[in-house]
Amino acid sequence: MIRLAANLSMLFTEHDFLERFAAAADAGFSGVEYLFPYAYSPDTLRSALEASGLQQVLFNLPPGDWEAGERGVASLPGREAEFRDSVTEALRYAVALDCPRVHAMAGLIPEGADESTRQAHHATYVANLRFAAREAAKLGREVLIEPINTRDMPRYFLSHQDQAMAVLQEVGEPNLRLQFDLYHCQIMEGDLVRHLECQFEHIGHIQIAGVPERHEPDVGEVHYPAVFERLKELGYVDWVGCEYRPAGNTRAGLAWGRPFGLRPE
Ligand SMILES: O=C(O)C(=O)CO
Repeated sequence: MIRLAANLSMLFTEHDFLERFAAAADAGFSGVEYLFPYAYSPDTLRSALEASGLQQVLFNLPPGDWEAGERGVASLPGREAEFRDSVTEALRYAVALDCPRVHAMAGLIPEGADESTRQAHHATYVANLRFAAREAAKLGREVLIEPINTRDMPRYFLSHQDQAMAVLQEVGEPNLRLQFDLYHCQIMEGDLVRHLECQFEHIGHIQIAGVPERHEPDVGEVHYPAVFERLKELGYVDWVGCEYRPAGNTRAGLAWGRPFGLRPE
């Protein structure tokens, strides 16, 4: 069955981070994801997971200098050593938190990049992802890549589904899989159900949000009941990450998730 994970980087932000685990469990979520665990020790996070009875389902590799605007280093020529270190650190946390998969953010392409620059980013990306997947495979983990819309993240290197599928094929490692964020796909391409059908065997994780405001899934232009129905027909039995900014009261905004076990007040 489809299980919902609360994205603690966006949900329950009225609480300090470590209190969000209990809030998510109280609301009926059975897993959590968030951007980065690195501000806390693995032991601290494992205690929060155990106390709340939640599973850790995803987090990101260290992204470079996030505050300075960097959004990952996986495709950045010259940052290969940093990327390899980020893989080691992320896998250390993944093992400690029993987290099955980690997301390698691609990074930004320079303003006005020419074709040779794009090719250099692509070659770096493929080589880095192959390394990451092989290291992760030694520990029974998956590495994910996610096309991200360029309205929210201008110049993000991976922005379309066909680009992601070409990278997955070129890297050729079975544990390198797709993080399919329906919010991003709707903004960039639409045609959600057909993309789900065509790419289904490569999907390692799904994320949802309303479009265009990135609020609750039932706020906006995407009719998620139809998407979930198709996912069930396709046999999707993994996690769906709820990566959205609540429009109002977090708990009241959970009514959409009642069919999946969420407990709105
Ligand atoms: O920005 C997003 O949608 C992400 O999932 C980053 O990991």
